[in-house]
Amino acid sequence: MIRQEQMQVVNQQQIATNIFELTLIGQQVLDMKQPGQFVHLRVSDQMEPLLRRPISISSIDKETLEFKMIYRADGRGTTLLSEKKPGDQVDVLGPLGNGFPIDKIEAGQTALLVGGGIGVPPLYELSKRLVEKGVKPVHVLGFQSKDVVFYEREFRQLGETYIVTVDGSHGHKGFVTNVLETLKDDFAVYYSCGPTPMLSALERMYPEKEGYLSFEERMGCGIGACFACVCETTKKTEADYVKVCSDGPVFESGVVRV
Ligand SMILES: Cc1cc2nc3c(=O)[nH]c(=O)nc-3n(C[C@H](O)[C@H](O)[C@H](O)COP(=O)(O)OP(=O)(O)OC[C@H]3O[C@@H](n4cnc5c(N)ncnc54)[C@H](O)[C@@H]3O)c2cc1C
Ligand code: FES
Repeated sequence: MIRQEQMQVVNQQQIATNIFELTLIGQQVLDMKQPGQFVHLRVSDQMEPLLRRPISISSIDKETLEFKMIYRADGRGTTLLSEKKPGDQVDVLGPLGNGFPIDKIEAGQTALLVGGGIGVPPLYELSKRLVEKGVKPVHVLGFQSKDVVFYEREFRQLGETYIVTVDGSHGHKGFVTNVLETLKDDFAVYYSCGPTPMLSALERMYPEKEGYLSFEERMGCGIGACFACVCETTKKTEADYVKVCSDGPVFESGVVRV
């Protein structure tokens, strides 16, 4: 069920340069099902900014009714969000979208998880769920530079983890694809979230593999009503277009034209 709820800030902390981890509490957590789903946030009671901001759910705790998001404070909306303090309220519409399917992989198999920048957060809840299921995750996480790397320790606790930075200031130097070329491709399924050129490179690299990709598009309503987030499809599906907010944001590889 999708709810609009005033959720309370439990914690807000900066975890890297301009990167924040925000913990909220509320009933909506009970409806969060798949890793890779997102919430649509109103960051201010004022008229401006009017549009909600879509942010992925990065971890869920149904016992405490808390969930976390990790976001980059970049523009006006996310900067206002970063100013919220414990006890403040945030207007949250969610949970939205279809996330990563974990029923496509079995215990004992290996999953490859590839994240880029602010595409890394939803992979954390995904990896936790895969580990619970007995799947072995291999994480390849790309960032611009050392100062914006986050959750390295958390991912290492769950499985094999490779950190890549474009400028080489931490981990391997280059792009995630440079590390992927050196790894065995004995994984059963790959899952990814990050910039579209990275998703497109993965599709070219693993044409025979089953893969699930999470896309980012500018959004209006977030619930499939306004057509702001429409993407063209390929011949792999009968639909001429898909809506990232309600059909996605996660699609099987080869469905969205990249
Ligand atoms: C499904 C989904 C999940 C996302 N998850 C995360 C996440 O976990 N962490 C994170 O840091 N970011 C995430 N993003 C990107 C995030 O929504 C944008 O960074 C954010 O909306 C920018 O808002 P702003 O106020 O900083 O920028 P502004 O420049 O003030 O934004 C202006 C408008 O453009 C939209 N916009 C700007 N950049 C983007 C973008 N990259 N994607 C979509 N809309 C954009 C804004 O929503 C707003 O409507 C996600 C986007 C989508 C679609
Ligand atoms: S944001 Fe309105 S249809 Fe997707």
